[in-house]
Amino acid sequence: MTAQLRIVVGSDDAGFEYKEALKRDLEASGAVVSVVDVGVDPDGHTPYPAVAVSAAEMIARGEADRALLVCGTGLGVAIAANKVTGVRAVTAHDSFSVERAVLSNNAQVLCFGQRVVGLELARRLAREWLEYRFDEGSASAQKVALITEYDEGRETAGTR
Ligand SMILES: O=C[C@H](O)[C@H](O)COP(=O)(O)O
Repeated sequence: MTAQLRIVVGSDDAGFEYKEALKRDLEASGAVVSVVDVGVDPDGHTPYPAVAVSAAEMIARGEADRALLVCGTGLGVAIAANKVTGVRAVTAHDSFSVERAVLSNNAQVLCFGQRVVGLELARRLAREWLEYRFDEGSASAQKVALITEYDEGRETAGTR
């Protein structure tokens, strides 16, 4: 059986409604063992970088396997999450990109834009995303390792 995933969800106020809907789906999914919500709450106005970094740091600390983040476009949360060493975040609004985000890039973070994609498509993409697992023995793994090497080099050089 495929291991169940620990998921962290987050959004700014522009992504709140989708985050709530996707969280409900994740909580009901047999592919998910736990869902942590790093905000925002209904009255929350935390800017997207803070939410995205909180979620990404959970991934980096090994406290979650994946994150699903929502802002207006899905762009800002991805940019912010990618600043956390070891985290690979993508914005993807189509099925093929969601697949390749995991199978090619071993991205732990998927980002959606509430102002860009329809809710039902976002829900479907999130369901599909849960089914993919990166193959560490694949040819893609050697390419992803180059990203990790770059990250580790920056850490060693103290330039992050
Ligand atoms: O990428 C940023 C997001 O879309 C955010 O939700 C909205 O940001 P803005 O208010 O700066 O446009």
